[in-house]
Amino acid sequence: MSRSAHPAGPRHADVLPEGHYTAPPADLNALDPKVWSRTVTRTPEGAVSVGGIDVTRLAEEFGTPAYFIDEDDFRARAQAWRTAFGEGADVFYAGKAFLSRAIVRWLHEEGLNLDVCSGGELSTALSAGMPAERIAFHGNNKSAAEIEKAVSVGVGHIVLDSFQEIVRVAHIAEQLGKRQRVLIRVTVGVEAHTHEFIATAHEDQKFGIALADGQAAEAVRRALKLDGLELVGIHSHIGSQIFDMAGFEVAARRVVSLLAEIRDEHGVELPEIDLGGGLGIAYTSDDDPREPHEIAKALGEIVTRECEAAGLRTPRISVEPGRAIVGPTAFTLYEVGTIKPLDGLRTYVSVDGGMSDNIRTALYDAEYSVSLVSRTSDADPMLVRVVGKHCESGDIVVRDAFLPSDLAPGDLIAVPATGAYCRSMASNYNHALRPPVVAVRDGEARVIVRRETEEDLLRLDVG
Ligand SMILES: Cc1ncc(COP(=O)(O)O)c(C=O)c1O
Ligand SMILES: N[C@@H](CCCC[NH3+])C(=O)O
Repeated sequence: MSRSAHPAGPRHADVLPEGHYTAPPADLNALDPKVWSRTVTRTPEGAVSVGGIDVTRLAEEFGTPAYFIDEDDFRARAQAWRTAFGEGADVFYAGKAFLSRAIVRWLHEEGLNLDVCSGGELSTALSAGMPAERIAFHGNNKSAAEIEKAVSVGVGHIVLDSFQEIVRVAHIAEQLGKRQRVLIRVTVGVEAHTHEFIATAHEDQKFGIALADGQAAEAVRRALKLDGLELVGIHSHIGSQIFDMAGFEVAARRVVSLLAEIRDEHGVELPEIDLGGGLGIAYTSDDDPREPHEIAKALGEIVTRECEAAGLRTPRISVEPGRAIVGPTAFTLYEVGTIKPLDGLRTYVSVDGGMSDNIRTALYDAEYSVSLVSRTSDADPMLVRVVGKHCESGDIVVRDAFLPSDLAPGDLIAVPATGAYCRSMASNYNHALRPPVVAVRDGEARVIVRRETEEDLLRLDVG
């Protein structure tokens, strides 16, 4: 997994340990716009600011650790996806990446739809005013109660994930006197180039119904016979944090050929295809993500071409980006607590959070970058591992990075690109209190998810 290892600054001059690092950046004070949200900048005094507010002020007011989300950046990214796909397509933000009522309102205002995958996400969406018909409900094992709620509130789509679910949703819809619009999720047999745990289109996994050996065609046959279902399309999601468009192109091609098979067998042209989410973002300066307009163009062209070749009307395309919208818009702010230099090896920098607010490094060996944000420094770079305060040696936030060698307890450091799958996967391990999410815009900061308190934890523990 290691990228290139280069000699670092004078403190680690000769041999560097195994790791993921590249050379230290030429200027440790610089903020790479690839990994920081749009309104992040350094103030003349040297601290970093977001939405016009200095992080030292944010830390005083909201404490650390905390996630700060750049509202303008979120809205701009959502809008870029919307505009790139245009009126003939739908963009469903994947709520699993991070969902709160403010996020739902922003999405609604920017004209996006929403993908939810649990009753909890559905309640959040509805309670913040997302119209039910703009919601798609996912999941490989939706409970009867979840299906009942989704059907009765009138969600736009339920994405069927298994043979059992075809029958379950049809039965519940019939009992409620409804006909539910559904898609069938298929696995197209693509190996997405991402971490094994976040690849979802190869066949040996829990999601979806395989295209191979005719299973998806059989699922379509069954769904078309049931009165409670209105089958409107096919869904495919190949994985997450993907940079290479080739996997999406193969998926699109295979989904369109299923549409052609369906037309030939049943005389029905399904009007929709959903190609899922999964577009990668820059976690470090080495990552080069695609822009929404490139993705829209590539997917639109391939679907149109394949449909023309098969003599099909081009279906309405949906996509479900989560990480690509919210990921780059937030950073986590930490205070440095202890510093442990290991001569010739690396320096461990312990912060006041850890794997409870960012499990991705431990879970996927994810890479992040980190910067000193409460001041600038001209000190030499030192190789660091940023770790949390949990009772676990795998409690690593940033595996390998460079920070200035005059770093001291009390300094604030920030990890960018933590908007996706950090707060949403946060835990209470060691009875940690999950950090707040603070939205910052035009010189104003406002808590959109408050910090947990010890009282919250005690309230759950009913003795
Ligand atoms: C069905 C589905 N849609 C959309 C997404 C969102 O993925 P990402 O956040 O990588 O765009 C996921 C998660 O991988 C998913 O499972
Ligand atoms: N949670 C994962 C991605 C899985 C997305 C949901 N299918 C991550 O942090 O990268």
